[in-house]
Amino acid sequence: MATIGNTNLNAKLVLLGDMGAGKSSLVLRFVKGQFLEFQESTIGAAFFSQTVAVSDATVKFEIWDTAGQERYHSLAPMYYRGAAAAIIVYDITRTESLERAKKWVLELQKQGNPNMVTALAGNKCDLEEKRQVATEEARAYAEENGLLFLETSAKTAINVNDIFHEIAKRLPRAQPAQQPAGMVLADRPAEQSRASACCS
Ligand SMILES: Nc1nc2c(ncn2[C@@H]2O[C@H](COP(=O)(O)OP(=O)(O)OP(=O)(O)O)[C@@H](O)[C@H]2O)c(=O)[nH]1
Repeated sequence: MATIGNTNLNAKLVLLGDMGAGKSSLVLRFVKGQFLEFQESTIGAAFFSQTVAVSDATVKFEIWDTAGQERYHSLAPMYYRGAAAAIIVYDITRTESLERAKKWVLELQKQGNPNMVTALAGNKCDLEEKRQVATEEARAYAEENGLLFLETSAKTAINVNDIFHEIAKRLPRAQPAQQPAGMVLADRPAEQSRASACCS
């Protein structure tokens, strides 16, 4: 969930989508400004963090990049549970990947946090000559389902920072009175003592 301390928010964000759609590549572009032509398939999930500034807040995204292979499907709830935001990624050159994305949308609608800010990313938009999914078709689907929608390219960086920025702008701003910063500080000594106890 998004939490607030002054104007600093921490927001857990999960990436979901078919294998090969470009989830890891989008994160690598956003976090490190890099792109790999032969990005390895994710095993289990990978964690990253990146901070963005929007007009009224600084948002630290805690990003879970999940594995798209079907055999890892059962792990996904661990990553989307409690998430403030999700990016569901499909590959504009593969119609099946949009079908898979729609299944993720349904799963989040049934089992995810109801206040989650969800975005649909039509990735690989640099491959216009291989396009199978029309922009307007995906946009209409996104509008019907209340999703933020952008076509992205991890390769050329088109719309990659933008999708994270748009999400950051839409995250609910928690009331400081409901989430006093003192609560967070009070948790820390207990965590430290647990950590030292386990190592002694
Ligand atoms: N042309 C192009 N290729 C891309 C883009 N994004 C990713 N790729 C390529 O697509 C392949 C798959 O990308 P990944 O980022 O591993 O995809 P993934 O969704 O994380 O895949 P899993 O980990 O198997 O779920 C890689 O070879 C990438 O280089 C893009 O925007 N444009």
